[in-house]
Amino acid sequence: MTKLSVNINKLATLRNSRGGNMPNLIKSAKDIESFGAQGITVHPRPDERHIRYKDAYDLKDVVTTEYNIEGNPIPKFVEMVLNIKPTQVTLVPDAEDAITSNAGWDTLKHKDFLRDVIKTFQASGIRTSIFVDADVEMVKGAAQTGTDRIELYTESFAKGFLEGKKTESIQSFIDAAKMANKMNLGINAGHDLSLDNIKFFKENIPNLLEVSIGHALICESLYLGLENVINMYLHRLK
Ligand SMILES: CC(=O)[C@@H](O)[C@H](O)COP(=O)(O)O
Ligand SMILES: NCC(=O)COP(=O)(O)O
Repeated sequence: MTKLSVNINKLATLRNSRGGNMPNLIKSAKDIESFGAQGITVHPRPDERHIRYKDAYDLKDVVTTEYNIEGNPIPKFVEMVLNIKPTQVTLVPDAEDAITSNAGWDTLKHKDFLRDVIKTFQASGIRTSIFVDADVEMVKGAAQTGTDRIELYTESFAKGFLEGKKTESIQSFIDAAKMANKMNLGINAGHDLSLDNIKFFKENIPNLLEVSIGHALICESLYLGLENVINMYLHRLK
């Protein structure tokens, strides 16, 4: 079974657009879990344009499933994650001004840095995952950092799928996943996954442990409702 972790960044974007507390993130996270999602993901960015650091702290005592915090391990982020002690931290090499995540780690170039930061999180009992492109060499590099898992950056797959090139666009993900399995790395995936492409992705990736989905899931919920959409994902992830 593949777990569904719902990324609630977009709900925070909506809330922040008016400055009040609607939608209420705490209630939303509880509802999302009660609808069957197996995790909550947040990705606080340095400018706090959606999830704020305070949100990440407030959610600590609310999330009863798996709590996944994503971000670039700058000192402020590392300190926050160590204080919160979520189930998992996902390290993403995003620039301060990035609109959204747009690349995986170069795990060879940043091996020593990643190894150190991963050791720090693991020493606090936090599972680690690092965001990587679907590239066998990057997966091999990830294994050398000591991380528990990788998160495959799925934007290129989602784009190919949309353009009708699903077989071509999944191949590098299958190769990367096989290498991860060989190296005993757990496999997560995320970015631009949707109700349309998730079944094909899941069926082709051996031992896919978790997907984190935000943007499409919230957009789909505008038409179909959050509870329905979560259940539609769970059905496709069986
Ligand atoms: C790590 C990743 O893949 C991203 O999709 C991210 O978590 C979403 O971040 P934004 O909501 O800021 O686009
Ligand atoms: N790690 C990916 C994530 O949390 C959600 O990405 P997206 O579905 O908002 O593209």
